[in-house]
Amino acid sequence: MEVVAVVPAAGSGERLGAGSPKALVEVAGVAMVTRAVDGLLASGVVDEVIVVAPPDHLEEMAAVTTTGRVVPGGHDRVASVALGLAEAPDADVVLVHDAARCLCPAAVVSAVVEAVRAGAPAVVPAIPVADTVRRARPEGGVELVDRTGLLAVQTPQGFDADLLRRAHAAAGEHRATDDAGLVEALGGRIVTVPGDPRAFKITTPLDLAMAEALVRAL
Ligand SMILES: Nc1ccn([C@@H]2O[C@H](COP(=O)(O)OP(=O)(O)OP(=O)(O)O)[C@@H](O)[C@H]2O)c(=O)n1
Ligand SMILES: C[C@](O)(CO)[C@H](O)COP(=O)(O)O
Repeated sequence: MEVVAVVPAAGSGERLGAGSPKALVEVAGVAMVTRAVDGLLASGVVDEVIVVAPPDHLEEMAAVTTTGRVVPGGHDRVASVALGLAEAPDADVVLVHDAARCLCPAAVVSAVVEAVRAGAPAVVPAIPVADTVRRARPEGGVELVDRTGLLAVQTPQGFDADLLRRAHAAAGEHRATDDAGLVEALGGRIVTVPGDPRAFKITTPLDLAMAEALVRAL
């Protein structure tokens, strides 16, 4: 079974505001994309990594991605994943892993692949929501949401490759925030495995500071 990881890394990182593509921003001296690729390969269950990069930063991305193949990305995450997926026609299992979740422990990667190998066609790591949750009402005010069973979904997400190809082919203009959402739109069932707080997505400058502190503390 060939396991290929697609790493969407083509975002600009507007909310981080670093002035360069987020995946190239360093966490304690190492680019996020390098950390993400190394983490995937450290699991020992990934055969190849395809990094989807901003089209105007391919060379810089290749310079810090020596163990993965770099291909140009698209205008949003769904488009970027689809372009990476097209580069893996022989894959049996595909992982999709945000470059921005670059501190994800290898054990989470292995758990996702193990669940797909065991027969689950779509697997996401997830952690229980720790905050009290309220929804803003369109008419104003907020209402309490029962958080029982609510999970925050992370990456890598793992898929039977043919199912993921069908989900992307059927997506059209539908924009799910993750790949499991596209599979679900086809009627597919999503299985969860335990995620890890260290797999948090670096989105804002505070997240970056927390990632730096985490690397230094480990
Ligand atoms: N056109 C895009 C947009 C996003 N991504 C990737 O999708 C992942 C999750 O997106 P997010 O963390 O929201 O990154 P950005 O879109 O770069 O962030 P922002 O919305 O702040 O610009 C990131 O690894 C990002 O590089 C991508 O490959 N192609
Ligand atoms: C894929 C993802 O990381 C799962 O939590 C998330 O949905 C990405 O969201 P964003 O809209 O790209 O920030």
